Amino acid sequence: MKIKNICCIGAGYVGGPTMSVLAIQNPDIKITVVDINEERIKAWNDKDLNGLPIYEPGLKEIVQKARGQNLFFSTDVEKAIDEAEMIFISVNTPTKTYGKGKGMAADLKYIELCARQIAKVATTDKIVIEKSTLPVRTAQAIKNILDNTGNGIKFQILSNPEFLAEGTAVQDLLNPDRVLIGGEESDEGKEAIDALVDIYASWIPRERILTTNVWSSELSKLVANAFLAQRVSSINAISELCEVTGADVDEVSRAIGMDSRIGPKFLKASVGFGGSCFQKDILNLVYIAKTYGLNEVADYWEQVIIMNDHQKNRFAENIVSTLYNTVSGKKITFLGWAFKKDTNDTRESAAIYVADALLNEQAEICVYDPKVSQERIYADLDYLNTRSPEENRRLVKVVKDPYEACQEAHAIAILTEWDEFKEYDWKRIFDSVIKPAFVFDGRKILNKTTLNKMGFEYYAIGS
Ligand SMILES: NC(=O)c1ccc[n+]([C@@H]2O[C@H](COP(=O)([O-])OP(=O)(O)OC[C@H]3O[C@@H](n4cnc5c(N)ncnc54)[C@H](O)[C@@H]3O)[C@@H](O)[C@H]2O)c1
Ligand SMILES: O=c1ccn([C@@H]2O[C@H](COP(=O)(O)OP(=O)(O)O[C@H]3O[C@H](CO)[C@@H](O)[C@H](O)[C@H]3O)[C@@H](O)[C@H]2O)c(=O)[nH]1
Repeated sequence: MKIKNICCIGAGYVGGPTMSVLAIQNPDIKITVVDINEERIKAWNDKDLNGLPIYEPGLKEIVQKARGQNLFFSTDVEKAIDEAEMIFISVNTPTKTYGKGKGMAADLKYIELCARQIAKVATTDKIVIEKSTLPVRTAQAIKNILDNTGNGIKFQILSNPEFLAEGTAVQDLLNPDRVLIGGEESDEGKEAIDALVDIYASWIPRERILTTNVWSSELSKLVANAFLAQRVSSINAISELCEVTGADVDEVSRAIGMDSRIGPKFLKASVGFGGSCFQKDILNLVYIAKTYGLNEVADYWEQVIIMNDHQKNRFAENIVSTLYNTVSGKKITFLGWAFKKDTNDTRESAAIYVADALLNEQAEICVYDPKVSQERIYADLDYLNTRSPEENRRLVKVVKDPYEACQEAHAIAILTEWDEFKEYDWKRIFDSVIKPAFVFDGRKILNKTTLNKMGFEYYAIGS
């Protein structure tokens, strides 16, 4: 089966970049990315491309090449569904904030809405693809909705989870470790799998395209994120031990990472992992295990989150205790707000929680981040509901110049590992801050010896 027309529902961090790369690699396929968020679609259609809704290195160039050729962004969801032979569902699946499973389970209301809309609109057979991260066995629910329309249309459901990481999305999409496709074991299922394999095979070697049953594919996505986050929590647990014993966590990471069975990646100690996926997906895994009565399995994975919360808290506590047990009325400068470098995404960023803890101690925070807007920072703090929006705006200032941000600061905290932070004129910063000059490096990116020589009191996670 040769696919000519694809629709992707959800023009977010996954839908946008994924479909852009799919489009440049498959110029013969028309791809329409749709969203109910008009502002987002308008931004994807921004003429000079500087207003694209997400920042990813290399994305602008790809959108420029494909948009208007075979890649389109639109709010006309129904038309795009009707025209497509293949529909990717790439909508958000956040943690539930209400009812059964509140704070743990994935909220599938957007997924169900998509399924119902496809069922309502479709007039021809479709392959429906789960691109969003979903609890294992969600395909069954989607199938039930689609198969009960009574209009005789046939649907095949595939699971094709996305493994891109933000900040490297384009590279990850162009050169993925693997692509995972789960489908039904029937003839129709195999035909649908083959159709999707063909699309990826236009740029990815076949041996990296893995096909499994639907449940393995759905579960593997949650498990991959759980394993990755577990490594970060493991090294973060060790970072605390390093701080009290005189060991250095980077040296420990290097020493263990050279064991080929352990491997060197994802062993960088930090102020805690953030991002929209790790916490949400582990909580989801924990919830699923609990649902099946597997309490030991649930407890085991929950510890990854507990450790991560501890890491954020202790970073904030260390700032307070080092600044003579009070930060009340003191200016603390945050370098970085994004959850990692090279992205403007701040979802679940450690910076939000560290800021909240310091604001509870009446600190005054000044933030500089090269890609995150002032509105985003205030929205993140307001969302916590810890204090009034007016109070957040009174206590937190956002500036566009790092040197201005650091001026007259009682302490500087590094929350994101942006490369530019390493290049700053730290002597100039030293001269402009209140003494003693404290730096709390939550990413361990600066050189302790150099900073000490300048006169800074430098504290880094894990040393
Ligand atoms: N962000 C990542 O790096 C990443 C990586 C891999 C997988 N995932 C998973 O992919 C999914 C999407 O994540 P995201 O970060 O792109 O989310 P996002 O919030 O950036 O984008 C989702 C988009 O879907 C739209 N939407 C919701 N319901 C809709 C509907 N009924 N019709 C049309 N549009 C609708 C929203 O308006 C939003 O723009 C999630 O399940 C996530 O776990 C995310
Ligand atoms: O050694 C490390 C590696 C990462 N992190 C932190 O962990 C978080 C997540 O980083 P990363 O995984 O690189 O970014 P994400 O965009 O969240 O990507 C993860 O989540 C995506 C969404 O499911 C998956 O697709 C990706 O494969 C998976 O890496 C960030 O706060 C990082 O700073 C560390 O602290 N130390």
